[in-house]
Amino acid sequence: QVDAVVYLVDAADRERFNETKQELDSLLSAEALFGVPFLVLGNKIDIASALSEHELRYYLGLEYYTTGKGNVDLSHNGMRPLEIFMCSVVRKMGYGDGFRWMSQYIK
Ligand SMILES: Nc1nc2c(ncn2[C@@H]2O[C@H](COP(=O)(O)OP(=O)(O)OP(=O)(O)O)[C@@H](O)[C@H]2O)c(=O)[nH]1
Repeated sequence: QVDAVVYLVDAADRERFNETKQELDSLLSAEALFGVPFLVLGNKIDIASALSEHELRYYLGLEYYTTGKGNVDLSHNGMRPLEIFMCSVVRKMGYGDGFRWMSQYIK
């Protein structure tokens, strides 16, 4: 049983966005993960050329699939919790908000 998926993307590696989009799409459509919350972390924002959150959302094709960062009750509309948070693992920033967001959807 999978409680949640954390998908870490290198937001500074522009050459591999197609690959990461394909991998993400295949996970999102996997039957075994139906309804499972997805936290997408856009890492390496300390690098100046890294994509912004807006750009990453666009490149990953998630514009209509992210569900909101606040305390959003999704229990009645059947949507899979999915959000993007930007972070820098080396600078120890950003991912905490993502994990806190995700924790509200883990039963
Ligand atoms: N600048 C920066 N570097 C990071 C960050 N997080 C991890 N790294 C560095 O990234 C390196 C890991 O390389 P990656 O290429 O991202 O790792 P990977 O996904 O295992 O390898 P690939 O599949 O080849 O991309 C290590 O040297 C880490 O120190 C970050 O937030 N900022």
